[in-house]
Amino acid sequence: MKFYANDLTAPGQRRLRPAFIDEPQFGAFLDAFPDGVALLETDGTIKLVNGKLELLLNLARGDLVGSDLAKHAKTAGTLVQKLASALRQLKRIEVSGTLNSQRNVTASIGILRTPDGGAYGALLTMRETGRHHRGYERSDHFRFEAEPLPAAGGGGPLLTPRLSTIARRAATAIERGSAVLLTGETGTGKTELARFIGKAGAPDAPPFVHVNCGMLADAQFDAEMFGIEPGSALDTSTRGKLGFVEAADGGTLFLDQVTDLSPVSQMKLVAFLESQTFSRLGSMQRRKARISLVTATNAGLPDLIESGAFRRDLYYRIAVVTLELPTLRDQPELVTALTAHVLRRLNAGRTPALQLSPAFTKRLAAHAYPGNVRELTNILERAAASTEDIALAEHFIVAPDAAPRPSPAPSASGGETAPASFRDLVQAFESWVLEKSIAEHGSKRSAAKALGIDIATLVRKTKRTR
Ligand SMILES: Nc1ncnc2c1ncn2[C@@H]1O[C@H](COP(=O)(O)OP(=O)(O)OP(=O)(O)O)[C@@H](O)[C@H]1O
Repeated sequence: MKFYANDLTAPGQRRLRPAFIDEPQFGAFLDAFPDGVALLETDGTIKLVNGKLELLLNLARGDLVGSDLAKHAKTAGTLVQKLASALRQLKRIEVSGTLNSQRNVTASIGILRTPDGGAYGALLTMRETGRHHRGYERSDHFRFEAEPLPAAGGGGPLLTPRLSTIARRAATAIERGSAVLLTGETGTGKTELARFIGKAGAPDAPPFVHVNCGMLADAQFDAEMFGIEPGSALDTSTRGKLGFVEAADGGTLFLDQVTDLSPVSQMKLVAFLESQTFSRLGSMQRRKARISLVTATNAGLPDLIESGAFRRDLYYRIAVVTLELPTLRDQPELVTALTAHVLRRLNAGRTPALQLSPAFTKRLAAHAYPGNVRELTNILERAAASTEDIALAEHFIVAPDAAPRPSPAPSASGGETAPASFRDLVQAFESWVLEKSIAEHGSKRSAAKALGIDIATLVRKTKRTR
C-alpha cells in the first residue's frame, strides 16, 4: 500500500494519499495514541488530527482539519509557528514550550518521504511535559542554603521537623490514592505544602491545578470545573474550554478554601467525587478523571459542619487524611530560618544591605504572628522599605489588620477627640461584627451565612469600612 500519490495538478510532487487518510480505522488508530498527532501535507494543510492534539491545542477537529497549520499560531501559541515554518522548509524539528492552553509540551515535525527521498507529507507529534492552569499563580521556589532548616529538595518550603512529617504523611496518602485535607490558620503554608507534595513547578512534573474556591460562583462551577465541549451550543468561543478537572488529569487538583464553596457547588463536587467521572458542559459523554485531590481551609470545619454550612458527606470524601499545619508562633526555628531566607532575598542587589538590630530581632522572636508566614514576610518587607540600612525597633511595623483591634464602642466621655456621630458609631460597630465573624468563620461566605445576610451585602459593607 502506497501512502502517497502523484499530484495531477503539480506533476512531480507527491501528496498524502486520500484513500489512506480516509480509512476510518486509521483515525481510531491515531486516537489511541497517548500523544497529540497530526498528518499534514507538505504545504502545511492539516489532513488528520487525533483527540489528544485537539485537547492540547484547545482547538476543535473541525477547525483544524483542512486548514493551514500556521494559521493556528495566534490561538494555539508561537510554538505552532515554529513547527509550521520547519514544515515549509521540509526540515525535521523538535521544540519545547508552553501553548496558549497553558500546557507545556515537546513537539516535533517529521517529514514523510518516499523511497526516492521525495517529501509527500509530515507527521506532527506533541507530548505534554506538565502544565499549569491559566490564572494559577506560581509562587517562587525557595532555595535556602543555611542551616538548620532544609528546603525541600533544593526548592519548595523550608521544612521544620514537624512540617517534614506532615509533608511525608501527605505524600504517602496521595500515593495511596487518598484525598488529603490541609487545615491551619491563614498563612501557615497550606498552599506551599500542597504545591510541594504535588511537585508543582518541577521539570516534567505532573499537572498541578490550583483552584481558589472563593472565586467560583455557582453559575460558573460546571464550566470552570468540567469545561465546555468544543462546538457545543454552550460554546461561545467555538474552541471549547478546558475545565480544572481535565487540566489536572494525571496530577493534582488543589481546591483551596474549599469551605467557600456554596451548598450547590458542594453538592456537585460530592457527585463528581462519588463517581470520579464528569461531563463537559454541552456533552453527554462521561469522562474519567485520574486526579489526586488535595483541599485546604483555614476555617473551623467542625462548626461549619455543625451549622450545616458545609456538607458532612463532602467532608468525609475530602478528609480521608487530615493534616493540620502548625502556626508560626509554635515553630520559633521557622521564624529564624524564614527571616534569614527573606533577608537574603531582600538584600540581593541592595546596597547597603539591610541588617536587623538586636531590638528588631527581639520583636521578631516575641511577635505572635496571627498572619503566620505571610505576616513575617510582610514585616520584613515593610522594614526594608522604611530604613536604608539598619532595621530598629521602630521599623517593626505590624499591619493594622493584624494588630489588636481597638474597642468597637468609643467611650461616651469622648476624651480629647470630638464625639463620634451616631452613624459613625453604628458603622464602627457593624465593621467590628463583620470582621469578627469573618475571622471566626474563616471566609466571607460563611460569615455572611452565619449572620443571615447575603454575601454581596457583606462584601459591600466590609469595603466601606476599610
Ligand atoms: N514553610 C515555608 N517555607 C517558605 N515559605 C513559606 C512556608 N510556608 C508558607 N510560606 C510562604 O508564606 C506565604 C503564605 O503561604 P500559603 O499561601 O501557603 O499559606 P496558606 O496556609 O495557604 O494561607 P491561606 O489559608 O490564607 O490560603 C506564601 O508566600 C508562601 O510561599
